Amino acid sequence: MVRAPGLWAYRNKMEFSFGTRIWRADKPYVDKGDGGGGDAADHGNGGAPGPPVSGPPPPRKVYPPGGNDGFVLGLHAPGRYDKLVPVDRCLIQPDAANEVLAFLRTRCEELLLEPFDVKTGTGYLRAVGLRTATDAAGVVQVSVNLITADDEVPGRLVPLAAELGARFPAVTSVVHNIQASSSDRGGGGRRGAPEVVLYGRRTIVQAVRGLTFEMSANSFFQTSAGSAALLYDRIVEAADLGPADTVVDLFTGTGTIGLALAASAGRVVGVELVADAVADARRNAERNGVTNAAFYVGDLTALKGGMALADVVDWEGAPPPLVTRRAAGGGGGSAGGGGGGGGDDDAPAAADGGDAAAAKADVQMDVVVVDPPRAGLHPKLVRWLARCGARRVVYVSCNAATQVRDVALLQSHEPRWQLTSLTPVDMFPHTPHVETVGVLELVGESAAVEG
Ligand SMILES: C[S@@+](CC[C@H](N)C(=O)[O-])C[C@H]1O[C@@H](n2cnc3c(N)ncnc32)[C@H](O)[C@@H]1O
Repeated sequence: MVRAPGLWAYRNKMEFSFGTRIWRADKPYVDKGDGGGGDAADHGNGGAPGPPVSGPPPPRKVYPPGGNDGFVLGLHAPGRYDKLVPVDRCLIQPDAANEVLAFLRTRCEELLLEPFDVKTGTGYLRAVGLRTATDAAGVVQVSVNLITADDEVPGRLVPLAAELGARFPAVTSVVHNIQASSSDRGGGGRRGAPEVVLYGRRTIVQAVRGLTFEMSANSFFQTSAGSAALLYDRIVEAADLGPADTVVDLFTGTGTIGLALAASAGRVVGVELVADAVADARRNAERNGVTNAAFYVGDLTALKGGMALADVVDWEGAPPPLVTRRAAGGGGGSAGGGGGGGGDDDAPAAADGGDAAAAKADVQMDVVVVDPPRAGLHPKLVRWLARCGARRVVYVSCNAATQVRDVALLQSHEPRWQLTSLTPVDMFPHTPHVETVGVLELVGESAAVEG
């Protein structure tokens, strides 16, 4: 296990919800006249398991009865969409973000910005995302992402954004997203509306292992920059690249893993579904002077055995050098973008042999890195990986359960693959989660690369 460099204040992104109801561990709840308000039935937690509330909630105004606690800012109690544990200070996020959190708790209420009430569907403020980064000069920056239910009064948040910037020198970015309904969320971004910059810049800059990365409010970045550096060290070691190697970084996000590998590779090709993330990856390559890495948009769920990576990637007219590869499993599809591809993808492993192989132009793949979302890899993608021509696959995962499933499937295929190492990296102290780096080596007959 690679230990986390620090157990506290490590988390660079937290999202706190605004709401109107407090979750309390004590049931039945007794109104002690401190302004908590409400009735026993509404405030009990229904026996649901959850962490104890740390200390009493801060003094509050008196609100009308009926289960409404007024203005609450905090984290959802486990399994509760409607009740929050008030949080004034979160020990796993940096102090710079905590100062902003405490300020917002009182200031938003003073400004009469109503918290969103999930039960009635009324109110304005839904959540605030606080992202913290430290640049190469050691300057701490905080990005504040205010998320509201609507924008009926345009410019309503502009004075608050200006006040945040004036009061907190670390706040260099305040952006606004509208999330009209709970289904507007997803994919690390918010579909309801684009990020609107209310103050400062759209991005903040994080330094990791001598590189710097721009992060916008909703782009993916590893949760802890300190642990990310150790994770990337492990990935570089695991990939074990030579100067003539091409490494393909699948699910590349903003390109951080690919860029960390660029110094030890001949070429890096990154593929990612989200076009904005690909744009960030290209900017990150440019700002770090990395010239041997290219990033492209592609939907990896479309990959099936017998297809070339080139079939699902939009090269935008500038593909990397392609080699002709014998694609096992029935061939079909055209290289160079857009083609359908074929192959009896669901055929059992024994039928995956090369008899029906067709020569296809594809990216040279010496080592492939995959870093999928928690759901892991689609079985078709695992089958494709088994025959992609790489000698090594580095599987980075934030969900060991899906990783185990995918590794077992990969190992059941011809040519034969073997898991040779698995290293947990403590990316999430105080939680049961770990990031893991698995290394799979091709031990069977290698897929033919013809030139
Ligand atoms: C766990 S993140 C990894 C990001 C990146 N490797 C890093 O370390 O910052 C998973 C990434 O997979 C991308 N993704 C999800 N589904 C995808 C798909 N079908 N095709 C390509 N990329 C996908 C997400 O947008 C996200 O950026």
